[in-house]
Amino acid sequence: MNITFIGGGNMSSALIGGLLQQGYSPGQIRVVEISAERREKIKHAFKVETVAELAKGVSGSDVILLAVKPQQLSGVARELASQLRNQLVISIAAGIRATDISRWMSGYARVVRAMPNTPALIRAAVTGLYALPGVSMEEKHNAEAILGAVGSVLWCDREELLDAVTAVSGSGPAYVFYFIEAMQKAGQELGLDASQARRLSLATFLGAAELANQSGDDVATLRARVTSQGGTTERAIQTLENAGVKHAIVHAIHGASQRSRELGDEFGET
Ligand SMILES: NC(=O)C1=CN([C@@H]2O[C@H](COP(=O)(O)OP(=O)(O)OC[C@H]3O[C@@H](n4cnc5c(N)ncnc54)[C@H](O)[C@@H]3O)[C@@H](O)[C@H]2O)C=CC1
Ligand SMILES: O=C(O)[C@@H]1CCC=N1
Repeated sequence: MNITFIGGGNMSSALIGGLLQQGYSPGQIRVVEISAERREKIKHAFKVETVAELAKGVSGSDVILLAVKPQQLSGVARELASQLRNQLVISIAAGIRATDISRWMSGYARVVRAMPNTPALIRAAVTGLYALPGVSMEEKHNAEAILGAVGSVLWCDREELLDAVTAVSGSGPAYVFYFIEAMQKAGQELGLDASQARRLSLATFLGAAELANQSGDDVATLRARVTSQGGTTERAIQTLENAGVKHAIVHAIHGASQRSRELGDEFGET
């Protein structure tokens, strides 16, 4: 399968890095990128072909992966319309609805909307997928194979759910990094050096996430087991509760989902 990425930014780099680690060859991947500086960076990092012109980039490719900003997508999709020869089109743009992308490409039906996340770089992404009704089973398998090469995938049967996926897991790594930043800061304030604070914070995140993943118990139960009555965890959790941190996190994720819908409204037509 030959894949052309349109847009060679952060997310394309994460996906290309993951695909190459998975065994794809650089010869199967091409990148259309308008910035000469980005083209050089991509070529240098991954040894894949990079081009400036869309038509040249998509010729001979089986899958076109749209990875430009939501604001840039309609222009790209309209330009792409005349270049389509049965390729599968996958968009990873936040918010932009597959129905709008199809409309911009003169009703082209082979469109999958995907929402991966940056752990794709180490093949630990999770990606939500939604396919327009015109996408065949085989094309769905191809979309799964590409996004599945960089982690796990989850199909959604309604497009609105992609806004929830975007808010929870698309943006999610940033929430986790934010929490880790806070843990590291506290650790250093308490006298650990930067490397000790980093190691303890990261190992705790990895260990707790893996425990939750492997355990048959829900996370509230696992949390209760850490929280001894009258102990240290109880004091910390009480402080978080008093400060409304859980409420703020829930509110923040609702906000991200709302923003995803707004992007669809602002830059789409439905
Ligand atoms: N960064 C993230 O964690 C995630 C991002 N996304 C989505 O992925 C898309 C890309 O995001 P990033 O990679 O973070 O953005 P980015 O800004 O790093 O990359 C976009 C790239 O597209 C290029 N570009 C713009 N117009 C172009 C055109 N007409 N033809 C070819 N290239 C063009 C830009 O020069 C830039 O290098 C966005 O739509 C975003 O919503 C999806 C999941 C996660
Ligand atoms: O912040 C954004 O809009 C993109 C989509 C999900 C992660 N980054």
